[in-house]
Amino acid sequence: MSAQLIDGNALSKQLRAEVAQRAAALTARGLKPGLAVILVGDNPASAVYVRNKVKACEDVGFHSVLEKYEATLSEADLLARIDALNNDPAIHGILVQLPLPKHIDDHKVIEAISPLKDVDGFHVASAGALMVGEVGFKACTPYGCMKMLESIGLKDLRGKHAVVIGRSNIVGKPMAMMLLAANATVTITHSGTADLAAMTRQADIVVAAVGKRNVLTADMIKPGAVVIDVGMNRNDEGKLCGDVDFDGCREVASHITPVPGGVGPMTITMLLVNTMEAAERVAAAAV
Ligand SMILES: Nc1nc(=O)c2c([nH]1)NC[C@@H]1CN(c3ccc(C(=O)N[C@@H](CCC(=O)O)C(=O)O)cc3)C=[N+]21
Repeated sequence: MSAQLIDGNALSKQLRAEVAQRAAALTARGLKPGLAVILVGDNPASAVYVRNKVKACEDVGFHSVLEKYEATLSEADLLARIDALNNDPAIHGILVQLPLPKHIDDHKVIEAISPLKDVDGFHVASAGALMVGEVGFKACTPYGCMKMLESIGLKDLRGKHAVVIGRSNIVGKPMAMMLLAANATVTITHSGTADLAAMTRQADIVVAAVGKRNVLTADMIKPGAVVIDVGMNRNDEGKLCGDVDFDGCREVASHITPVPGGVGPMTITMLLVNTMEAAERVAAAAV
C-alpha cells in the first residue's frame, strides 16, 4: 500500500483563488485587504520566507508593505512601528517575522500587535480565544493542518484519536486545541513523554511538529493512519525534509503530507485567509 499525498500546493491554489475572489469583492467596496510584514536583521532564510509572503499577497490582490530594518533596530523603535501600523487603516494584518535579534523580547513585540491585526495568531488574546472558542485569529500552521484534514473528509473528528508530537506555542499547543474543537480525542506528546511510539501507535491522526528528522518512523504508526508533517529540516545533502520518515511511513499510512509542498505553503495560505478575515471584520464593523 502506498499512502495518498495531501498536496499542500494544490490545496493552497484552491484556497488562494477563493481569497482572491473575496479580496476583489471587498476592494470593489473600497476596502483593499492590507498586510504589513516586518523583518529585522539579515537572516537569509527569513528574507526568502518574507519575500514569499509578500509575493503571495500580490497574487491574491492584497496591498502589502515590507518593512526591513537593520539587526541593530532597538526594541523601542520596533514597538513604535507596530503602534503606527496598529493605527494605520490601510493595514489589516501585521506579521513580525520570527526569530528576532536577541536584544528584542519577542513576547513583548507580539503582545504589542493589536489582537484585531494579529494574523499570525500568536498574541495571548488569540491563543485565549482559540482555547475558549471565541472569535480570534488561529495560528496559521495548525490552521493549515486542519484544512488539510478537511480536504480528505476529516472535518468532524468525533471518535478519532489525534496524537500531536511537540508542544510549542506556535504549533503543538494550538494544534491540539483545534483538534479538540473538531471533537478529536487528543494526546500531546513531547520530550518528557516516556514511550512516544506507544502513543503514536494508537493514533488515527499523527501531527509531527518537533523540528527534528525521523521523529516518526513506519514502525510507530498504525496501518491507515493519517500523517501530517510540520517539520522543516535539512538532511545531510542540504535538502529540505520534515520530521517524518516519509518513505517508510507512506507504506503504512493512508494519507501523508510531503515536505516540501505540504504544510509550508498552507501556512502562507492561512496567513492570507486570516488577513482577508481581518479586513472583512473591519468592513462589517463599519456598516
Ligand atoms: N511571524 C512569523 N510567522 C510565520 O509564519 C513564520 C515566522 N514568523 N518565521 C519563520 C517561519 C517559517 N515559515 C514558513 C512558511 C512557509 C514555508 C514554505 O512555504 N515552505 C515551502 C518550501 C520552502 C523552501 O523550499 O525552502 C514548502 O514547504 O513547500 C516555510 C516556512 C513561516 N514562519
